[in-house]
Amino acid sequence: MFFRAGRAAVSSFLRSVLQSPVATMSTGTFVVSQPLNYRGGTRVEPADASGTEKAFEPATGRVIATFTCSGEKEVNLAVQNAKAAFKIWSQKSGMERCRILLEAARIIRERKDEIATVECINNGKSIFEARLDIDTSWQCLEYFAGLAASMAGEHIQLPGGSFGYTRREPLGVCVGIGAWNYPFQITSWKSAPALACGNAMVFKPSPFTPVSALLLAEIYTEAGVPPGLFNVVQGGVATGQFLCQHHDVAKVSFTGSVPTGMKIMEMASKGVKPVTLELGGKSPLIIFSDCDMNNAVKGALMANFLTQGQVCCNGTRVFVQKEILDKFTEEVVKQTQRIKIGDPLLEDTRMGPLINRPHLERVLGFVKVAKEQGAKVLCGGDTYVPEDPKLKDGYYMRPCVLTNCRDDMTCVKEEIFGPVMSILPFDTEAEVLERANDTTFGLAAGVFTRDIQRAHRVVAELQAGTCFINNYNVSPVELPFGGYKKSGFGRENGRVAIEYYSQLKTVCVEMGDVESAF
Ligand SMILES: NC(=O)c1ccc[n+]([C@@H]2O[C@H](COP(=O)([O-])OP(=O)(O)OC[C@H]3O[C@@H](n4cnc5c(N)ncnc54)[C@H](O)[C@@H]3O)[C@@H](O)[C@H]2O)c1
Ligand SMILES: CCCCC=O
Repeated sequence: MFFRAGRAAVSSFLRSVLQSPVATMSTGTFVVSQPLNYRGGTRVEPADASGTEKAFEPATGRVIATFTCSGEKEVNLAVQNAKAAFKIWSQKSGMERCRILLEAARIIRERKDEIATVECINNGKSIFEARLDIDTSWQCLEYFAGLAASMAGEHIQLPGGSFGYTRREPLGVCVGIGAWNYPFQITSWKSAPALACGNAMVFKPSPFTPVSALLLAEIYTEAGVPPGLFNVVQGGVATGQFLCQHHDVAKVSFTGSVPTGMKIMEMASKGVKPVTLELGGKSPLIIFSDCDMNNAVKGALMANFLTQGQVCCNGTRVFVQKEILDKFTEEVVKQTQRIKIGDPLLEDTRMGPLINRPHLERVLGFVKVAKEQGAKVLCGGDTYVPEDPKLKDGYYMRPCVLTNCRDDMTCVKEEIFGPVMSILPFDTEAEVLERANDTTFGLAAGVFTRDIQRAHRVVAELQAGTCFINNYNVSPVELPFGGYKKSGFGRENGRVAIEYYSQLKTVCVEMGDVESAF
């Protein structure tokens, strides 16, 4: 397999999801004709419908797939398939599950370029970034494969020779509902711990990015999971509701916006189902004057412009200590203007198109309101039309840096989910901490300083589930990821994720006679 500027070799594996067996893939050519639901270990057309959707290639504005959204009957079939597979999978030892997950991780690694190419075409993120997403995906499978093998309960000695023990047991059929910004990664981050713990899963991707979850489903089957263990249903709100309300579903793991997360929790509460909510954010990044300036500038770009700024944990409120405000701002603007925008499949592109036209308009609308409220646009914030004619209908904008910002402005308070950085000056540590925490979100936060005591003191005070010191938006799978406050609860990745996909059974064993109170 090879990968060169804008073209990827296509294996027989990937040909199966393409309309015709083409030799190479490039922007403007990809079309999916195969069914996008996956049930019982194979791709299927849904048994019933709750409407149809179109998926686009953001780089060109072309339709790449038209698909049927699953109705109640199809959702039920997927859950029943998962239930049947659960019976087999949950009886396997941790080592047996480990081996299969490791094999799936190996296949992802082997097919990294193909999967990254599909992700890049359907989502619009640069191929450079898409490959990193695929790396974190197979790493996640490897990590949880290891934990599957070592999962165990406890033995507790009790008086008189009696004892107790705990068993860590799976929950049953788990539902995963994903957002569109990290389609393959989100599918992996949810399914890997779920399967490692012995659960089955029905996954619903965002209707904007339906394609890559299918690739993971096929990989799991190839690696040897029982048919029906991992299923994909496509659709939007209605399909998601059927899943959350299904009485045979034991848990819902959701990634998406705060308003949808609230609805998911409400639906799950009716069945007293546990939920993991990975929601939005408006995270602070605090740059102290004693920082390493080069790293702080790089960190601010990492915190704002990955995946066209469509990242939940982005540090979009960039607080800069006044002494270095001018120098920092000048350098950030210079480097932002250098970001190469264009065809996401080209090797040197670092910013592709936004996910779709309405979202692009929404992000541009935030910039307009920011200007009306007194912010100054130092660069970008407008649409961008690449020279290549095939990209003229894509959803591109230039990354934007705003200054003259105040904490009460819309651009500083609301999640924009686009490439828009707001710079906010500050004087003291106490002041910046109060301002940084003055938000209903609590997903992430970052601090740049050379003073290590201050760094730890500041992160201890920050009301955020994931904090970065002297870096931003790195997410090793060994570390738990998740939010405080309205950014959600539960954690993905890290050992702790096991607790969100399993339940603890206590067994109390009497070795003597029953001492009855009656
Ligand atoms: N914390 C995280 O890990 C994380 C990661 C990625 C994205 N996000 C957040 O996701 C948001 C962007 O993603 P989005 O626009 O896809 O979010 P969204 O809330 O609109 O949709 C997310 C998913 O929920 C489904 N859905 C929508 N309404 C539903 C309902 N009533 N019942 C069941 N399912 C429903 C959608 O079809 C989609 O699959 C941003 O707020 C971003 O911060 C969070
Ligand atoms: C660090 C990746 C989490 C994805 C959020 O949008």
